[in-house]
Amino acid sequence: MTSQLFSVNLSSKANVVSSSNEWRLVSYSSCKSSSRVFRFPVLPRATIAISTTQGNDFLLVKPQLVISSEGDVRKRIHNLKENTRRALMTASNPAMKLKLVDMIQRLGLGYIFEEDIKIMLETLAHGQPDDDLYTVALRFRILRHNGLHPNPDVFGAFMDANGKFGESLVEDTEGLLSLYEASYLGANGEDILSQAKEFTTTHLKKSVSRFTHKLGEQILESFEIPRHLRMVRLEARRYIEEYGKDIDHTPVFLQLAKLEYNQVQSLHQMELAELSRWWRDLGLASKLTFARDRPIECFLWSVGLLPEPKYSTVRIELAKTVSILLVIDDVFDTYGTYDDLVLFTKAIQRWDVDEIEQLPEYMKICYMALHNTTNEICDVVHKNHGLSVLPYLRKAWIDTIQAFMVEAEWVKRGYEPDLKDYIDNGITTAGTYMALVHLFFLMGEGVTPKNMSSLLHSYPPFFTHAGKILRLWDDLGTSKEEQERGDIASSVQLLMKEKNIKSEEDGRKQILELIQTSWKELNEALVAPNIFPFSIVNVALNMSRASQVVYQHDDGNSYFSSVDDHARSLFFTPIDM
Ligand SMILES: CC(C)=CCC/C(C)=C/COP(=O)(O)OP(=O)(O)O
Repeated sequence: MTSQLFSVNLSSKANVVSSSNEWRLVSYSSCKSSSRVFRFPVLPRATIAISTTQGNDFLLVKPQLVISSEGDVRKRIHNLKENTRRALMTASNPAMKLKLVDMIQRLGLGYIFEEDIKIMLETLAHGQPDDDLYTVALRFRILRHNGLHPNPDVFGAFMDANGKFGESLVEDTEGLLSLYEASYLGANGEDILSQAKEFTTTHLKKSVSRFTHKLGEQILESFEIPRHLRMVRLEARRYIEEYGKDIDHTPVFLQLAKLEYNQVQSLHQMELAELSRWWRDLGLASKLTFARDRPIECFLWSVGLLPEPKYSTVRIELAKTVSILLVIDDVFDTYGTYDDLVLFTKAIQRWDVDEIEQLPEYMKICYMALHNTTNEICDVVHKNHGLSVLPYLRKAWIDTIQAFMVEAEWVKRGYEPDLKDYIDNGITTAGTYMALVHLFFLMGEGVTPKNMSSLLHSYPPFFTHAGKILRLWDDLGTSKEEQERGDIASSVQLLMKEKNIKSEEDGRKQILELIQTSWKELNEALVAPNIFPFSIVNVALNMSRASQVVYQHDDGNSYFSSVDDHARSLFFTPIDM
């Protein structure tokens, strides 16, 4: 049992039912979808009905969660951390150390031991001549995942005289699985890793009947979605459950992972309350009834991109920008007339509040929300990092809105762009550059005059590759409804037309292949020299991971649940201790 405290300030409009030790809070908003019930297995028990996709009024109840400040819990966490650190430092051999790092990061605890892991990995960068395939591949994956630069030539030792992975490896299932996972960190041009992916996929599939129960499940999990592509908090939640069922688990790690998970969840709840307060005060949702009202979905993006507790302010500010982006997207996609959109784009380009008089009232509201929020974010960046960033944030927004206008022009002229032009523009309209530029400054890590000024001329390629994955997942997730609404053809339709593909299923398969290729391009940022720090590269990787989570839904599969289900599990359901 955690010692979290939970209390709810009920707004007058909320509908509350209480029974025995349970609170039931039913959203009263215009929500049309069936209400969802959230359970809090902490004292007092509570259930909250929410929908993230239709109205978020329930957030106005301002949950007031208190991160445990009780001395004994704090002390317990401190002791568990010290014991875990000791285990990490005293592990008997390099292979054991690598396994521990992997497990700790998978349990969502990596940020606690960030410095220890960094120092340790530097000492583990070189393997031993007799290392087996499992260890070599694990080392490669862990090093690259943590921003170090292992050379894929290490896999040459497992190839035969013809430069192919040897048949002698096919019996080593654990080694194959480790190599399969490592292959997903391959960059463009690293053919050895492409070969590794093909070889391990073929052999792991073929020998599926020989697997033990545990290994079989691990392989299926990896096939479902490899580790490199998993969103951190979602994976922590899932793996904590799996690890707890393993009879060989170490209770200290498990207890720490559960306590930390719940503590961080409480922090996220407070951030969500802060975000909802801002959103209500901004009044966009109440004044512009056509616009999407989805702070929780926006916050899911924030947690996907920045899972570490230290980025609390950054998460809130990012969610604000995405909330405004969704409204502007709705203005362009569904509500604004062409002439209004031209005026709006011009007003944004001039970035001058004196210019908004000629705008219709709903656009003035939008414009002022964007203006004020951008100024507020500039103040936050200046206060926290001493940087003046208005020109950079303004440029990112102007680029975004100009890209929306390009789409509006295409629709007006009945013009169908080719796939490349569509994707290039769609990367910008998905908010890629806007979000990553804001994050780079809000995080304030590794900012130099050189990388800063480069953003005024062009965006780094890893922004673009991550944005391509975002755009393609977005189209896979929403293209049907957008087609029904009469939006421009999305990447699925354009690709089908260009390649003369008749079935939508085949078209979607090819989009998935494009996503795989983009991952290889994105992985180049883990390998090539970069004027940007690893922290922002990691955020771009996280953006691509989160895109799949937000847009891929598959009934009956918990990893690919709906946004509502993810929000329920990540933000409102603590893990039972
Ligand atoms: C962290 C970031 C950058 C999040 C961006 C979220 C996003 C893609 C919004 C546009 O959604 P949409 O599906 O309505 O877009 P469109 O109409 O452009 O397809």
